[in-house]
Amino acid sequence: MATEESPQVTRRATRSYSASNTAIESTNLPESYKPTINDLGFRQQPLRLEDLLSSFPGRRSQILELLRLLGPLNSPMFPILVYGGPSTGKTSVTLQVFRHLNRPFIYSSCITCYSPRILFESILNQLLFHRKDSGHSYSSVKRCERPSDFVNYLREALENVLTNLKGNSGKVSSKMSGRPDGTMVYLVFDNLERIRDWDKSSTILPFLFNLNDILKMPEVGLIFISNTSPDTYYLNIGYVEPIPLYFPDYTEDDLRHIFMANQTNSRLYASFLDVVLRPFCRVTRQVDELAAAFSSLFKKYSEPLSDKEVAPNEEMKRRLFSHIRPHIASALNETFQVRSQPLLKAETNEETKKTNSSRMLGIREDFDKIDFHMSTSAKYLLISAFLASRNPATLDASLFDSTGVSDSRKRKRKMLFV
Ligand SMILES: Nc1ncnc2c1ncn2[C@@H]1O[C@H](COP(=O)(O)OP(=O)(O)OP(=O)(O)O)[C@@H](O)[C@H]1O
Repeated sequence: MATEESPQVTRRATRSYSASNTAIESTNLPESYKPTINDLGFRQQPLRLEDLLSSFPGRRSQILELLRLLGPLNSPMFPILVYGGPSTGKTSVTLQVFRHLNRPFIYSSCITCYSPRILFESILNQLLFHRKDSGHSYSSVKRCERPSDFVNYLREALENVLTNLKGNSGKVSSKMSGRPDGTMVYLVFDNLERIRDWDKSSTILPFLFNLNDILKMPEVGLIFISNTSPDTYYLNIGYVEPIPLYFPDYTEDDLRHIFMANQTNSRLYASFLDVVLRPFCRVTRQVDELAAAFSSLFKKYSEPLSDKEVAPNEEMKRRLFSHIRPHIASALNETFQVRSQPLLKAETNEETKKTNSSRMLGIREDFDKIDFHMSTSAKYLLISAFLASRNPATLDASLFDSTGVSDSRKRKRKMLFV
């Protein structure tokens, strides 16, 4: 991308929070930093609703629905399951919604928290304002492995936080003081699907889905984020299902808006997208993969231009297209990855029908059927090998032998390989 700043909320920005599981554990803070209740907020200027909506093209209805499900300030909520394919903006949207609302939340990713103990301790550290630092020999505030211990510690920690929040409410405007608003606290669990990889006892998922019932604390909101559909979780019913919120794959038009955001030379970038977006969309619709591919391709595309601010005319567009053409195929090949995780099953019937009919129209259908990765060149090689194996040796000889005929010796040898 031209500015390399679009999509606006970069993966680094969304994950700076998650990389260390929590702002409190962030390595950017000085050793002496003592976390407070303010660290349960987003720690950045709250976003206005218009800015939030314009930061995420193609996600308007999901943002509004998430806001509706979270409800007005201080209102209890049902647990929510935000789900959809990879890179559909689930994490960024959820975190930025909290930034907009300026409400207290903690965030734990089940990628970086890859065992029950690490997950539980990460949550407790955040709620108890504890930093893992050299002063504490990088230990957690509590050692906690069993769900039953976790529930006891969690309840205690939440009660402390809630008392703290209630003490704050009604004081000077929270916007001025940097304090989060309200007397609810939200727990966000990201990459829920990863729990199956590390929880061999299969107890943690049911436990988390039950947490709302176990805690019975209306001031606590639970948000689960997953890139697999609800169907993949609810086999052992025994808990109230969270309210699902689906993030569908982006359309080509959404992706155009996402990539056009913040471009310094929008006319030039639009002409670049005209050339690359369609073929790439057939291979992937993941924003991060496309961003990586487009970043270097756009540099190539604009290479021949001495003035990068120029608005290209038709002649220039043609010249730039022929310059970039050889690079597109190899970039496509590099980008090509088939989604290996199970296809999202919980699309509504209507959605399924819609997707199916749109897939009938595109090459994407072919990619969706393959469940392992194979580069395009390897596919051509396989097809060639298959065709070659169907040809009789005599036909090969008549096509490829310079004399146009094959002697019987050659034929005999070739027959051995057929
Ligand atoms: N609508 C959008 N507008 C701008 N940027 C977006 C949009 N959707 C996704 N992105 C960007 O794509 C990247 C991946 O987004 P994010 O991590 O939120 O997706 P995700 O659905 O949580 O992915 P995963 O399931 O892999 O965790 C981030 O850099 C994010 O800012």
